[in-house]
Amino acid sequence: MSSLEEPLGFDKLPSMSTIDRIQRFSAGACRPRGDDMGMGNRWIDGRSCSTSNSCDEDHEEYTGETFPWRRHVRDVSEGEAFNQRAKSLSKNRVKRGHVCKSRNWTDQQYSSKSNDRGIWDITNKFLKGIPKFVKIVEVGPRDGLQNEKNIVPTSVKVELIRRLVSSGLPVVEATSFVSPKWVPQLADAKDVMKAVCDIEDARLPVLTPNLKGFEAAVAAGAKEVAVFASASESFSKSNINCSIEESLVRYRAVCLAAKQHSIPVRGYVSCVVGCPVEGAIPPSKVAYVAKELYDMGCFEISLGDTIGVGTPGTVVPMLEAVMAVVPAEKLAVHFHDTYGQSLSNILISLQMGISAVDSSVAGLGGCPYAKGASGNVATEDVVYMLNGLGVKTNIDLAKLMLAGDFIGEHLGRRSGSKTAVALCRATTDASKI
Ligand SMILES: CC(C)(COP(=O)([O-])OP(=O)([O-])OC[C@H]1O[C@@H](n2cnc3c(N)ncnc32)[C@H](O)[C@@H]1OP(=O)([O-])[O-])[C@@H](O)C(=O)NCCC(=O)NCCSC(=O)C[C@@](C)(O)CC(=O)[O-]
Repeated sequence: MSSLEEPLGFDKLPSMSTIDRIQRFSAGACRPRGDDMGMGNRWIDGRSCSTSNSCDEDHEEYTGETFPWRRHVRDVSEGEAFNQRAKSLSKNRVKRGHVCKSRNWTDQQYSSKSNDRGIWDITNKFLKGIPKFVKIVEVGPRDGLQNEKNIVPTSVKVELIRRLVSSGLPVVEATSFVSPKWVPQLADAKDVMKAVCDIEDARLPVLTPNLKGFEAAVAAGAKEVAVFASASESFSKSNINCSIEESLVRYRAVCLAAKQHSIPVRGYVSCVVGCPVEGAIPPSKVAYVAKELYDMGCFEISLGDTIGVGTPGTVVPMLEAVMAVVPAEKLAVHFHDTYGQSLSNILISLQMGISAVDSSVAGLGGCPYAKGASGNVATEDVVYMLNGLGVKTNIDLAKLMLAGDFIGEHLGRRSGSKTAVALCRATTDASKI
């Protein structure tokens, strides 16, 4: 790929298979169990799923997450997350005699929960592989704010994290313990972490590129970290100033130290579809790096389309290659929305058995070392889609939107979430009626 304008297609990647092969990756074939949804606890209980996608079918609903170093069960009530704004809008309309029957939000919620048997059968045919619960990993305070021109004050970052946690997000990536010369936007990592490390209701991982970062993160109170490798040699050099192999050596050292502290480590692979310098990245390279991270002890591997060039046509073969070496329930997807492909990429990933999705409130984000890449898919848009699919997230969309409003006001920018903009407009329109 010579430029971002040229989408990557099937013909550009080696040894691809067809989309109809996704059938064999149905979520039902290897769905994480309720007590192991968030992380594998691989060091603690030695549980490991085979790579053959042969786990037992499990229809239990997700109710909580266990942690390796302390048991922590989130008890979130059913509380339909569609949103309170929609409810109040609906109430307003009823009061004023303007009920629109075909768009009764509170009753139908644009979801797949229709009573019509025929429609349900058809829906089931296309959506049956999709997991019942999806864990959303919010990366806005880190991936989002690392790319802002103006440095956001520490107090605003802390308030944003608190608001995101209160919306029900189970994981909020808080900051990065990287070199302040490389990423000045997150130079206050220590202060941010110290201010939020008392938060109990969510996990707050931080990025650590080496042992120095890991030690600083632990000293500041971090209880979970993430390392970030790349499937592109060029991107590895521009992002972390070392080759892929050198980065893996560093990350092994981080994993070893983390194991001694019983600190879970998440692993990222960047440029899983394309690289701004090298163009198309072969799925085998992504699979290699993902497996290395998994083997060194990362409980989950997040696959990042750093520059947002992926489409289902390239995401499917990439996932297929990775899933041949790392179990689906240990994988997450991380899409940037440069070409507006994120939701379709997420949907196809869910159909292939992935149940963890990274996203960023208000679509904040980008990577300072990937010019031209836009923000992550907006968390609000992911939650809206999942609500529509009847997939649980335990996230309150209204509260999430308020967190998005909060950071948007601070940045002086309209939200990058289509859902937030549309629901906000609908509420404004209703108030004029
Ligand atoms: C990896 C390094 C540190 C190597 O940076 P380097 O310059 O090669 O490091 P070095 O070992 O030569 O040390 C140079 C200086 O940095 C210091 N240093 C060394 N390590 C640290 C540290 N941890 N924290 C604070 N300071 C550190 C070190 O102490 C020394 O200080 P000096 O003696 O000159 O005063 C640098 O390249 C770096 O910080 N890179 C970070 C890049 C980054 O954060 N990129 C964005 C995140 S990745 C991403 O967004 C992709 C992802 C994850 O979202 C997935 C996706 O979207 O696909």
